[in-house]
Amino acid sequence: MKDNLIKLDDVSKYYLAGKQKVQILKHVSLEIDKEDFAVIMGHSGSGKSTLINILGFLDQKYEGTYDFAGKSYQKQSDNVISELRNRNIGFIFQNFKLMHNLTVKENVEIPLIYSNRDSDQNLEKDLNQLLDSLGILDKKDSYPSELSGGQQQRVAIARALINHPSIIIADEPTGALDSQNTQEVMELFETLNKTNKVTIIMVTHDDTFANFGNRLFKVNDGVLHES
Ligand SMILES: Nc1ncnc2c1ncn2[C@@H]1O[C@H](COP(=O)(O)OP(=O)(O)OP(=O)(O)O)[C@@H](O)[C@H]1O
Repeated sequence: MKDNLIKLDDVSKYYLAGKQKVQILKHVSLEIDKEDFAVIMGHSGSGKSTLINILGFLDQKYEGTYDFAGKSYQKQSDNVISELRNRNIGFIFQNFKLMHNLTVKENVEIPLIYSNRDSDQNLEKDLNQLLDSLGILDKKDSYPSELSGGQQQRVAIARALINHPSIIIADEPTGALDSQNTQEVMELFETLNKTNKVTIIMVTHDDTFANFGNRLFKVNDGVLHES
């Protein structure tokens, strides 16, 4: 039986351009099940980031309903939403979004603020294992500016995985990478999805990955279609 994780029903999103209300997402309905690997494609400005910001609880201002694991969080406080987001969702962005004044280790530890693992004896071991599996253990005390793009993205991936999220939301994760690193990141996503049963939602412009997942969505001028 399919296990539903995400259910958007008739979601619309507006932005104000001056005094004018512009509709960015138009009546989007979408269901994503646990263990799905969903690829979202669409032209620049079509509304992909707007959509994943809603899916990732980064944006709560929309019309329509969003149920996560069978529950609506639309009326919950910011604290509850932050905790839900930090426990369940790992974000990966095209430009990595690392903190440049923090070391690799410190960057990866950022999401732990919400996880009450400060006194966890296994934390250091977990962190080392994660960095080792991503091939960046020797960079633990380096700063992002001392790393290549591929290594920086691996730090961002480690940061996304440290809390063992049920979902990875990745916005153009390979957009700034060369072909070798792109290949490696995609293989890692495949393993996370197939072996670790992590749900993946990935926005990409790269046609090569259109059929990489089991679900393919296209956003066209704010309208979502499944292909
Ligand atoms: N904060 C904002 N205020 C007003 N308009 C916005 C805001 N954020 C996005 N938009 C507009 O919403 C539309 C969709 O933007 P969005 O970033 O979701 O597109 P996208 O499909 O992710 O594009 P890209 O592939 O270039 O990242 C664009 O026309 C954009 O200008």
